[in-house]
Amino acid sequence: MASLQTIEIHAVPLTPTDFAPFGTVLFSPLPPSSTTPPLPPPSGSISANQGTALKVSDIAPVTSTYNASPSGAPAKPSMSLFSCFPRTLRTSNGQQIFDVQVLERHPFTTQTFIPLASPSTATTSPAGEAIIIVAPTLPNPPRPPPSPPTLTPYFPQLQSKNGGPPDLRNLKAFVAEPGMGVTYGVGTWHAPMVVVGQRVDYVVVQHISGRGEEDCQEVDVQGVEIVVEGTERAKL
Ligand SMILES: NC(=O)N[C@@H](O)C(=O)O
Repeated sequence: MASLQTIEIHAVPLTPTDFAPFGTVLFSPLPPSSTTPPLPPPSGSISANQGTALKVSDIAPVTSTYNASPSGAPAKPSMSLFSCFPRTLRTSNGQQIFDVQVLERHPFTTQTFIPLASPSTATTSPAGEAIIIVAPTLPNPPRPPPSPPTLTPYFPQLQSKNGGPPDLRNLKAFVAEPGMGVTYGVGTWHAPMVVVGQRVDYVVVQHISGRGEEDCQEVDVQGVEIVVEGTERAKL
C-alpha cells in the first residue's frame, strides 16, 4: 500500500496504442511460428528479397530537432549498444517493486531501443523483459530573471521547447515482452532502461551533438514505486 508521499504505478502490457502519447512500439507483425512470408503481404507491408521477406517501412520516426537547440550546434546520427543487466526489485507486501530514482529526456532527438536476440541462457530461464517507464511533460516553469550576458549560451534547467519537468502523477509503466523495442518521442521523459529477468542487449539509435544538456537532461525522483509483478502479456 502506498503512503501519502508515494505514487504507486502498476506496470501494464506495452501496446502501440497505450504507448502512442510517448512514442512508438517496435515489434514483429508475424507470430514466432511463421516460417514462410504471408502471401499476399498484409496491408502496410510489401514482399521483398525475391519473395523471401516481408518488409514494413518507416516503422518508427528517426527525428532530430537540434536545429532548434539553444546553441544550434550540429548533431549527428549515432548508434550505440546498451547491454542492460537485470535491476534489483524490492519486495513489499508480496509485490515486486521498482523504485524510480531518475528520469531523463533527450530534448532534441528521438531515441530508439532495438533488442538483439536474447543470450543463450534464455533457453534455460525466461528471457529478459523491459519495464518502460515514461511520463508526460508539465509546462515550463516561470523563467528566472534575465542574467548578464555570458559567452556560453544560457540553457535554463529543464526549460525547453518541449516543456518543463515530468508529470509524475501521470507517469506510466509498461512491460515490453522479449523482442519488443521502443522509440521515445523527442523530449519524452523516461527512466533509464529497466530490465528484469535476463540481460537484454539493445542497439540504440538517436542523434547527438556532444552538448551536455542539449543531448540529455536528468531529474532525480523520489517516492515513485512501480509494481512489476503480476503483469499480463500484451495481446497485439
Ligand atoms: N534510456 C536509457 O536507458 N538511457 C539513455 O536514454 C541514455 O541516453 O543514457
